[in-house]
Amino acid sequence: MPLTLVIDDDRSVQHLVTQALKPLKVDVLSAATAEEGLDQIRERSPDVVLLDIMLPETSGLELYRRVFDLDPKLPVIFITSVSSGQTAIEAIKLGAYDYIHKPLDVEQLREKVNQAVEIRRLMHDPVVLPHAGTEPTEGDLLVGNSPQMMEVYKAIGRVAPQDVTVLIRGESGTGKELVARAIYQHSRRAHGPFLAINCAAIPEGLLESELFGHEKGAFSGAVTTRIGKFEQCDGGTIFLDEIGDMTPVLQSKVLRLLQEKQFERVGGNKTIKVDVRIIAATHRDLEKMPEEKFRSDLYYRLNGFVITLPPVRDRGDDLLVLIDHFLRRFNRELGKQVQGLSGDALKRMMRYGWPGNVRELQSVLRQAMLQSTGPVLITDFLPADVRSGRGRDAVSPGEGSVGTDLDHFIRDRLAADSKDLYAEAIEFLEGVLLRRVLSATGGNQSRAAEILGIARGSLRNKIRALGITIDRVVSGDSDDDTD
Ligand SMILES: Nc1ncnc2c1ncn2[C@@H]1O[C@H](COP(=O)(O)OP(=O)(O)OP(=O)(O)O)[C@@H](O)[C@H]1O
Repeated sequence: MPLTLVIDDDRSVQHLVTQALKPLKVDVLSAATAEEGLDQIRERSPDVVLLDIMLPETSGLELYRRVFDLDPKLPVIFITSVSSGQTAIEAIKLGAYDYIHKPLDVEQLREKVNQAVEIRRLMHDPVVLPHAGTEPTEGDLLVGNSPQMMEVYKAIGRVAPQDVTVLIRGESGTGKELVARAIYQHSRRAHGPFLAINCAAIPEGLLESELFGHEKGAFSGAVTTRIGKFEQCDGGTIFLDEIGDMTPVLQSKVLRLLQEKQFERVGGNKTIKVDVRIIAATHRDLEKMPEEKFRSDLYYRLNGFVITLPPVRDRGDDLLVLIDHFLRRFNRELGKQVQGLSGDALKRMMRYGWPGNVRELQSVLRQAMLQSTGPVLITDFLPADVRSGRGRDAVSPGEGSVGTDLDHFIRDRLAADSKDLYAEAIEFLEGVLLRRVLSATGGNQSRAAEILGIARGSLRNKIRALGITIDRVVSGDSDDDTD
């Protein structure tokens, strides 16, 4: 479980953070002084640090420099007061991950810690390219031996050390983020920061300021200056996921950054120079998008080095290799001893179209293994559309009964002697809820987030974590209804 360290001399803040982070799957450690905090970092290697900017006897910035020396890839979120805003800006310029004002807003705290945990994972967990017979003990292995995947590995090896922009293309769940991390980790910038921005998950009006920052007073609500991700990531690598969802105005700003390595903050006239490598990704056919949706000059600029990830249905026997890999991984993670799939289950999986690609495969196998009690996964444990081989059809709202399904699920997990049933059942229910709501909104994530009463970013994270494929919860193949 990820570990968060809070360094604050105020016990009530320590307590508040511990309570606030309880619902997240995050452990919390506390330290009241700088020295105690540094000891905890050395001994416990936390994944995220929350650091009071006004510690007695040490300045927060000074302590940040010492934390950075110990672990330059440790995301630090400063806890600040409005009066220490300028120091927070300095901290971000030095590379701190983010800051949060006192009094702490619990929802905001959870969101920032969640994002920091994710960024820690992206920077820290190695992505291993396949070498015959080796299975990494930590991190993620890129699996597959098909000729298409061999080309992908070769392309990663070729482009990683060159400091050029890369465009990664492929359907949802094909491994674009994994490839972006592999490029970063094998590049000369591997010791610098890596930040990932999902352009589709951030409301249009906020994305510009998220990426480029803004000056105080630039628009109503801009009460302080904000440092954007490009400035924060100076010397590092930025992953712009779903770049096809960016507005043309923003596209022109990114194009200028690529050409001239400079930009202005929103509402500012000072030109800021940065040295950032951009890795972009999209599931869209950028070349088929009209000019008013995607600028052709940016497309040609991005098109210099392209890596295309094939859909799982075109990878031939890689499906078997992926199944074998995930069976072994989930056996380890879930304490199971599943040896394989029944002939019929395998046949249906081979026939299925896997519109959600590797992420969907992973999710289907995990759910099936959670339900299984014996050494062989049988067809009954597969979801209805894999069993029927439908692939892209809608989940009919009338299909099955949540109550009965949950009941079966609980019964199976009790029989399997689960030690984590609370979390497993919540995950199961979340999956049902999200699928139903997304189906009702025709795949519109903004609308779904509104109905659910959660932030769009959280919804997006949950969709990813649960392996939900929008194409599958709405009828038809259209891209446009996915927001
Ligand atoms: N070749 C592979 N070998 C092993 N695991 C893989 C492979 N490709 C993808 N995965 C796993 O599948 C999941 C989805 O991958 P990833 O998030 O990189 O896809 P993506 O193309 O970025 O998806 P999206 O477009 O929806 O953001 C991740 O858990 C990733 O680790």
